[in-house]
Amino acid sequence: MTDLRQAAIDVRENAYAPYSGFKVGAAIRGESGVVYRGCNVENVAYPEGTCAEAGAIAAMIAAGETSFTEAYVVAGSPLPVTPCGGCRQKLAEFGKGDVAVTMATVAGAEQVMSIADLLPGAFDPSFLGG
Ligand SMILES: O=c1ccn([C@H]2C[C@H](O)[C@@H](CO)O2)c(=O)[nH]1
Ligand SMILES: [Zn+2]
Repeated sequence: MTDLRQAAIDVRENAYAPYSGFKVGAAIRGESGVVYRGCNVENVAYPEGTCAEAGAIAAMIAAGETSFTEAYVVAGSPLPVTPCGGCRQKLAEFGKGDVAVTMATVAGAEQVMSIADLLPGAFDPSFLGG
């Protein structure tokens, strides 16, 4: 098992998902090589819940890094979990170049897509120029 998959599997155990029962773990490798982890954190006020990918990105930013080279997301679903729309935009903000996102099941199935494929036509800083 790769270190990234192991990190995602491990942090998924800490997911707080009493409402959906759907635990997700995410791990990203910062450009420095350090691996950052995140899990979903739900709330009784449902829209306040946060995704595993967002948690991993927040951990990276808190540690002082701003880009990652690889991402891995794992869930207990029968098919590999695909990031929600909001997370695709978050991943696009910090993914370095054409970063691969591996989506996986606990059982071991994997699907790999680039961030560009996950979010074609992403809103990016070039639009801010007016
Ligand atoms: O890529 C995904 C998809 C879903 N979830 C979470 C959000 C919610 O807590 C639960 C069910 O949607 O799974 C993630 O963390 N990442
Ligand atoms: Zn999400």
